[in-house]
Amino acid sequence: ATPISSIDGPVAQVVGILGNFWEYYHFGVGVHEFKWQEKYGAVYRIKALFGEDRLIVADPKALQYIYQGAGTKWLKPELRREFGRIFLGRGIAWAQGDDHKRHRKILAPAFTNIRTHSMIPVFSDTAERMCQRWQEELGTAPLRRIEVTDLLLRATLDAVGEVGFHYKFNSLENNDNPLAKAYQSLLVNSFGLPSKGKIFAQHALGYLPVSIIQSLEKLPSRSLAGLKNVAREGHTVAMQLVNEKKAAVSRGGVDVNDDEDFLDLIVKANLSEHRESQLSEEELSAQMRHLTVLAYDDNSSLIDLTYTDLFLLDETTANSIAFVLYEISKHPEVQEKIRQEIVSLKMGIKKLSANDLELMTYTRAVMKEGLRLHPVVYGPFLYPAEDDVIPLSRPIRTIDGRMISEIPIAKGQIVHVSVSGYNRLKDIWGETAHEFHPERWLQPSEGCKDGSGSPFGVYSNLGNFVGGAQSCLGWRFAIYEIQTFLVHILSNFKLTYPGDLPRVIRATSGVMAPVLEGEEEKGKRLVLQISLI
Ligand code: HEM
Repeated sequence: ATPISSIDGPVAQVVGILGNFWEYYHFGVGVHEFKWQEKYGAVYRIKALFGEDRLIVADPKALQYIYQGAGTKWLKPELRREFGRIFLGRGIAWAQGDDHKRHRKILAPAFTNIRTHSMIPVFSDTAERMCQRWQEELGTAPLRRIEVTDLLLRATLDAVGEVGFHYKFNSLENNDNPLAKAYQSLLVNSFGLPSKGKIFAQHALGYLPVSIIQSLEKLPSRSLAGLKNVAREGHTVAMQLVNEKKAAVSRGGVDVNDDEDFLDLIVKANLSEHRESQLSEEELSAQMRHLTVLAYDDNSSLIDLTYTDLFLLDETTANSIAFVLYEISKHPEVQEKIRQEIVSLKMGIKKLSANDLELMTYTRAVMKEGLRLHPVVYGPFLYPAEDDVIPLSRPIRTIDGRMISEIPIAKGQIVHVSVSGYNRLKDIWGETAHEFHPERWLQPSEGCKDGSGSPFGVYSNLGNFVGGAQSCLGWRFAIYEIQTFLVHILSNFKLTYPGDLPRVIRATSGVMAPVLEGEEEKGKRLVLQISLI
C-alpha cells in the first residue's frame, strides 16, 4: 500500500513539530475536529508530531471493518499497551493476537451471564448513598452549587467493586481502604487542557522503542510512583480475592444460583478450560484490576507517560454520567418528563429492576442522546499489522481530484478512530447531529435520525462502546449503571446549569472529562445547582 499523503486534510495552525496535534488535543474534543469533518468528510488526514501523517476516520463502514480485525489484524500501538501493563498488568487491555482471543473467550461469558437482577440493587444503593452525600452538601439551603465529578467517580468505583467481586471500597464514605486511597490519590490529579510541552511529551514517547519505554518506567517519577502504588495495592487485593475464590469454587462452595459476581464467573470459566488455554493467576488478577481502574491522566511530568487513550472503567462511566447530567441541567422540561416515568414505576425506585429500566423509554432516549453527544472514549487509535484496504460507505475526493471508495493503507500506519466525529455524522444522525434531541430515539425523522442502518456500534449504533472483536465488554453494565444513577438523582433533585458559569469544555484527557472554560487549570469539574424536589 502507498502512503496516505493523497488524502486531503487541514494545514497545521502552528509551525513546528506538533503538527495538527496542537489543534486536536489542546482545545478540547471536537473543537477543530468538527470543522474538519464538515470540510473534508468522514475521513481525512492530519499531521502528528514530526510531520507524520495520521488518518482520522469516522466513516461507519470503515470503523466496522477496522474493529472486526481488532486484536489480530488491527493492533494497539505499543505505548498504549505498555501503559496498560504498568497500571493493570497483563490483562485484556494489554493482550494482543491469540492472547487477546484467550482473554476475551474467558471474560466475555462473565459479562453475558452476570445476573442483572443482582446488579441493579447495587447501583441503586450506591446512587442513593451518593445522593445522600449531595443532600449533606445542600444542608438546609434551598439550593446550592456543587461539584459533582468527585463523588460520581467514588460511586462508580464502589459499584464496580461490589458487582465485580463483592468488594466494598466504601470510597463514597471515604474509609481507609488502601486500594481506594491509592486510587483517590490518582483521581485528585487534575485534567486541564494539555500544553504544547505535554502534547509533545505524551506523543513523542510513541516514537521510542518499547525497550526504552520500559527503562523509563524505572526512573523516579512522582506520577509514575502513584501509578505503581495503585498497581501494587490492586495486585495485593486482587490476588487475595482470586485465591479465596478459587478455593471456594474447588470446594464447590459457590452457589451457582446465588448472586455470582464477575470473579465467580471468570474463575469458573477458567477452571473449565483446557489447561493450555487457562488464564494464570497473574492474568486473573490483571482482569480484576481492569475491572476496577479506568483511565488516568495527570498534568505533571513523566506520566505525561500516560497515554491519551489508556482507559479503564470507573472513569468512563462516571464521566459519561457527568456529561448526561450536564445536558439535562440545561433542559428542565427533559427532567420533568423523566420524573413522570419515575412516578409511573409500579414498584417505585426502591425496587428498580432491569425490566423497569428498559421500559423507561424516554429516560433511555435521554441517556442515549447524552452518550451520543459526549462519547468519553473519543478517539482510540490502532494500526494494521499488514498492508490493508479500508472500505468506505461514502467516497472521498483525494488531493489530486480522484473519487475513492476504499483506502489502501500501509502496515503500521496509525489510524485515529473518531468516535466523537462518528457520533455526529450528518449522514447517520441528520442535520441536527450536533444538537441534543432525545426525541430522535423515539420518533426519528429525516433531519433528526437515530443511527439505524449504520453497521457500527454494539449499542444502538453509538460509537461509544465501539464494535467487533475488541468492543467494550462492559457496555450493558455501564448502561444499567448510568440509567440507575439518572433515575435516583432526578427523583431526589432538580438540576440547573448556572447561567453565570463558564461553558464546559471537553478536555482531551485519557478519558474525555469536563472542565470549565477559563478555569482549565482547576482540572476536571462540573458544577451544577441542585435543589430538592
Ligand atoms: C460508559 C462507560 C464505558 C465506555 C464508554 C467504554 C468504552 C470502551 C471502549 C471504546 C472499548 C474498546 C477500546 C479499544 O478497542 O480501543 C472498551 C473495552 C473494554 N471495556 Fe469498556 N467502556 C465503558 C465501561 C466499561 C465497564 C463498566 C466495563 C466493565 C465492567 C468495561 C469493560 C471493558 C473491557 C473488559 C474492555 C476490553 C475488551 C477487549 O479488549 O476485548 N467497560 N470499552
